[in-house]
Amino acid sequence: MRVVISIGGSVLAPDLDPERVEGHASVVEALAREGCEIGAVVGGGGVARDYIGAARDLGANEVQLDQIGIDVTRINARLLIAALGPQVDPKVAHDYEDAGDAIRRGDISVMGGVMPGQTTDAVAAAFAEYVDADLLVYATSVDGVFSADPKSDPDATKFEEMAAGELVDVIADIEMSAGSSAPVDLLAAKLIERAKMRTIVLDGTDPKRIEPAVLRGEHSGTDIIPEGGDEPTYWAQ
Ligand SMILES: Nc1ncnc2c1ncn2[C@@H]1O[C@H](COP(=O)(O)OP(=O)(O)OP(=O)(O)O)[C@@H](O)[C@H]1O
Ligand SMILES: O=c1ccn([C@@H]2O[C@H](COP(=O)(O)O)[C@@H](O)[C@H]2O)c(=O)[nH]1
Repeated sequence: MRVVISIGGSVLAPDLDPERVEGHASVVEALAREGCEIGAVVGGGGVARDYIGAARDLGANEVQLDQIGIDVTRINARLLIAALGPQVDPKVAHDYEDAGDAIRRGDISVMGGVMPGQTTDAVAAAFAEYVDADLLVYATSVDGVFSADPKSDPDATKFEEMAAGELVDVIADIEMSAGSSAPVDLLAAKLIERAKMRTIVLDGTDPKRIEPAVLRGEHSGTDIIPEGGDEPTYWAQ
């Protein structure tokens, strides 16, 4: 089974805690031991937002702000690489071909951002499509996709499952400026829809939640059901 895991920066590195990063690396390694081929994409989190906020006050434009965000995602990717064992490609992959080559060699490949105008959510979706992944997992700071932002709307309800087209509709109005927050960004949602990619959005603050989701489909987040895609198959069955 080939799986791409998107690890939000707010989940991997809300602060610089080596034990937390080690926890995420352990889950990735455990999945690799189960025989999964893994691509990981790491976000920028609060540190990226702090830099973006400061540079915005200094007058940087949105593309310059995105470039700052990309730099932070790549630093976070280096943190994850530092915690992974010898099976990881030590380079942060800057494009899908390099990342795909590493996976085909049997390495775990880690990416951060690649280009302005999107977030690492879109990187993960494109990476998953490029390597024909069986599953794409978003380990984010919220336990799934809600009808509205649960941080600002107490009446927001969680989708246990939804079609990729519904995901596009729910997040269409979320702003796309550098450093914005969304469980999955709009471009990622469109790529998931196009690729008919089986996708899970879950709370990754405890990385142990990722392993049962990948191996057995057990999680409390949101399943994005591909329209016209294959039935899900689980590695452990
Ligand atoms: N409809 C929605 N459903 C769920 N979460 C939403 C929704 N709309 C906005 N959000 C916000 O999206 C946030 C999740 O994305 P966020 O970008 O903060 O974290 P991440 O995925 O860990 O990535 P990173 O921190 O690297 O940007 C949540 O904190 C939540 O407040
Ligand atoms: O391909 C990419 C990835 C990221 N960015 C910019 O970085 C920040 C932080 O990334 P997150 O995935 O949200 O953690 C993002 O808001 C963008 O501003 C990018 O431009 N391109």
